[in-house]
Amino acid sequence: MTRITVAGAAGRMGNAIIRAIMHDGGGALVAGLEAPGHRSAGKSLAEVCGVADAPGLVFDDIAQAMAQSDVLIDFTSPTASIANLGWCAEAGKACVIGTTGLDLSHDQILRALAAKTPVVFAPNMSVGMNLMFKLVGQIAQVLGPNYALEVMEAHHDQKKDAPSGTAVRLLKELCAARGWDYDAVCQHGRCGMVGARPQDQIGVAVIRGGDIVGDHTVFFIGQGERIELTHRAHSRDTFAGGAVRAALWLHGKPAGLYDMQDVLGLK
Ligand SMILES: NC(=O)C1=CN([C@@H]2O[C@H](COP(=O)(O)OP(=O)(O)OC[C@H]3O[C@@H](n4cnc5c(N)ncnc54)[C@H](OP(=O)(O)O)[C@@H]3O)[C@@H](O)[C@H]2O)C=CC1
Ligand SMILES: O=C(O)C1=N[C@H](C(=O)O)C[C@H](O)C1
Repeated sequence: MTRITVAGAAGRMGNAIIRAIMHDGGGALVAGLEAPGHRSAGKSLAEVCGVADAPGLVFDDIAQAMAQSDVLIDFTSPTASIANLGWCAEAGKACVIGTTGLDLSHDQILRALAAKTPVVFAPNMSVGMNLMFKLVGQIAQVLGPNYALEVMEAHHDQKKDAPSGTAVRLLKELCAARGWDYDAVCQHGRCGMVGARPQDQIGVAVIRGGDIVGDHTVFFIGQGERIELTHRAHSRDTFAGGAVRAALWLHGKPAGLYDMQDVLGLK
């Protein structure tokens, strides 16, 4: 049985992942991890997550949190995820990372560390969105260059990064399909006398508010018609189930960087 520690255990995704491990079965919950000195350190996971039957404690030290674990599931912050992965790489422990908002330097470090230990890194762990990652490039190719591409995402008011990691990935899939450079074509918002829309542009709109779990729409806009492909997450349980599935899949795999397309067999 794959033994799992959850980093960011007291957070929104940490809670959902702990519920998924406890109620969906398949893995064994060992411990939670929070930052050094965190208010939850030393408390039971049951208390911190409100899951009555959850075993284990929340630690603020990764060595203690991982002592009995095979895999770390980490939905925290970019700096925390990279630091936690650094520890896992040295200790030879597998790591599933769902954190978004990583910059280029985080990305480079992550790739170097994944050469030492198995890592699943994905901005969205839901089955539906991973299918959408595959479809958007195909649709863009079939429709051709006369269809404008635009991306819109909406999330809750506590989200720190924008655009979402999922939107960034959708944009990269669209750019790959068109042979475009991401930084050159992505237009983040429009304001003022922006002029006519160039053909080689992808507009990106970001909405924040309330308790929206995560909505993403890709628009394919032609003359006389348009396609809007939308994914709406109804609950964080869809991401949490994917993260646990990834942890079970990853345990025992060779060192390397994998994503949910590997886990779901969509490659
Ligand atoms: N890939 C996917 O499918 C999904 C990805 N995400 C991403 O996951 C990340 C977390 O989202 P969410 O759960 O909503 O955020 P939260 O802020 O609710 O949770 C993050 C948790 O990580 C904790 N944390 C911070 N630093 C450390 C550290 N060094 N070690 C351990 N824990 C730490 C935070 O503690 P505190 O706040 O008390 O400092 C908090 O409890 C975001 O990047 C989000 O975009 C979200 C949903 C799905
Ligand atoms: O922060 C969130 O909540 C989410 N983050 C991920 C992202 O940035 O794409 C995935 C999901 O949309 C929820």
